[in-house]
Amino acid sequence: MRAIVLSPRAIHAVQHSCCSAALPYRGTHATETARSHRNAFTNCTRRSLSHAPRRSGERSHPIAVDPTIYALSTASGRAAIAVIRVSGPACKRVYERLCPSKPLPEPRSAALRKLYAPNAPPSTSTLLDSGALVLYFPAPHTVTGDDVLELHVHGGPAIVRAVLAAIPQCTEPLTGANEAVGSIRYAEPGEFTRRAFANNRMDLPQIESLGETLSATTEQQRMLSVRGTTSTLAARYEQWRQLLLYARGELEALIDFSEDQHFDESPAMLCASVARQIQTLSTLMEAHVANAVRGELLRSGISVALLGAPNAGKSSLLNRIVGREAAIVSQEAGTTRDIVEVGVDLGGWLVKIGDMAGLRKAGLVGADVVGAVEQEGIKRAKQRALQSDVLIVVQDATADVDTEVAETTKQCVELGVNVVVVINKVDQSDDPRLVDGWKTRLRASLGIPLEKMFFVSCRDAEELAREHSSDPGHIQVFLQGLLGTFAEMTAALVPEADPDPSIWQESLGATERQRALLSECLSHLGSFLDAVQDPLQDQSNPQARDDEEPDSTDIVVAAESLRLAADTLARITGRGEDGGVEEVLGVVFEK
Ligand SMILES: Nc1nc2c(ncn2[C@@H]2O[C@H](COP(=O)(O)OP(=O)(O)OP(=O)(O)O)[C@@H](O)[C@H]2O)c(=O)[nH]1
Repeated sequence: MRAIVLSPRAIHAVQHSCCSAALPYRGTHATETARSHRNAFTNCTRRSLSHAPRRSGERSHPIAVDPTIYALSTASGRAAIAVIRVSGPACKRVYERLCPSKPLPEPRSAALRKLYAPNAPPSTSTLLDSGALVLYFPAPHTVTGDDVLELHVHGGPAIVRAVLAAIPQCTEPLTGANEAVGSIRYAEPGEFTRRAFANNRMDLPQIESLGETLSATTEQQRMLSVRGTTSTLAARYEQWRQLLLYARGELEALIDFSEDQHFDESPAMLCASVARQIQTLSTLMEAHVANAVRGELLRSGISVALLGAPNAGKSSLLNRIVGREAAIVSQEAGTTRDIVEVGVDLGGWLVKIGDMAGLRKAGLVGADVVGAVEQEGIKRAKQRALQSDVLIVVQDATADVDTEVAETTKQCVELGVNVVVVINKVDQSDDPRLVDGWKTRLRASLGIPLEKMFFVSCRDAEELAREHSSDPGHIQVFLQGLLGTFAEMTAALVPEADPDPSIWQESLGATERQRALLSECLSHLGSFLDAVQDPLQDQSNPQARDDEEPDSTDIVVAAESLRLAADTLARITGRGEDGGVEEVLGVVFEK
């Protein structure tokens, strides 16, 4: 990652640009024109601020008005233990009312307590739970940033219900304390996390990863989400945003002070140097976006399509891959008509495999007629193949390559689909030249590399043993090859400009929302580069560089593009001055 170098001039300009209305209009007509361009442009594009900026450590609500919230944090239903979490200023009071005879446990130390109904003297008849583990976490270093009380009660539904019903009755103090602790109510979905965000305990990218942690079902999704919750993604976005602010500061300085002060560089040289920084940043951001797309494959699953002629063994291969009879296998050609979709966890990757109709030409095929239903199935099969992430072409080792199959495979290769070829039914041939023959043919006709060709038999080992044949199928070799393809597709790309693989692993965790905003940011950077293109070209021509000044309107447009780009990054973290915080929170928390 390039270090951000901030020139004193840029700091000065950024500071002043934040309160540019207060700047006296000094200087010549040219700079005044540039300033007025900037103000007019900025005013018409800047969105109105409906929310005061939230700064680090600043709370969204004063403590006194925050209600205390509570919720069952473990799943409902019968269990050995249930955890009830309380967060807010009334935590101590809740403890005092439920455990009236014992002191509050030491912060972060578990203590065994009996819990009693709050509005009756402690007795066996008012006992809610005979042995709960109680933990108290004082603010601010807690999961929400507020005081937190955790009650690990016995997990019987009646006990959980009774304790949950008792908590909101704990508002009155047991002793003569008169400090206001506000109301106590059941938490809304995601409210603990919202408070963590409001209290700067979590950033938005971490919250998004938390959502993914809770919904992860495969090993790869788990690794992705865990990386996200501990990652420095938000820090990286903020670093990029600062770089944009400083770059903008350089241009603002040009607008505000160029004719009043002496600069070491000419305006053209300055624009060119800022443009180079932005170009480097764009390259890094593009790699980040590409990795986000790869990460999406881990999250939503890799779409795999099985393509081949009728009877090639597609359904048989699907059943061998998923380890059960997911699709009907029959000697009758054209058994599979519609797409059979099967979701499966393959070696940690979520995979959606589509078994499809065998491709063959419409009309009479030998004794068979390709009817309307089969034709529709073939059409869908082709579409599904073209939309897939991985295409597995299944070819009967004893048959010729079907022209329809070859044609669709070529189209997929052109579209960048990852193609793997499986030569099936190798048990049916004892020709020693079979493998080499197919390798030569496939490389010549479809350009498939050797490592993407596999020779298998879908007949299971038991079946072959009954017929006194050995298992020549190497299904496991094929499966390992398939997993290798998945690994290649989902590995993080590391741009040359920043060859630190550990950082780029994390960019796989960028969510779809972050990816969309980064793409928007990149388009603003593109506008910036367009606007300063002329000064940039002047840089290669020293004569022009010295003589020609960049157009003031272009500089204003360029500076405004940088502002929009920086604001877009702020929307990713939800911490920006004009970040549309509530809008962003709505998108994130609706999940
Ligand atoms: N000997 C042998 N027979 C196989 C092998 N794989 C599949 N078969 C047989 O080939 C026939 C067709 O298999 P399927 O899996 O239904 O083929 P398909 O490509 O799905 O066929 P359609 O649904 O018609 O497109 C069945 O009789 C299978 O038992 C294999 O590796 N060796």
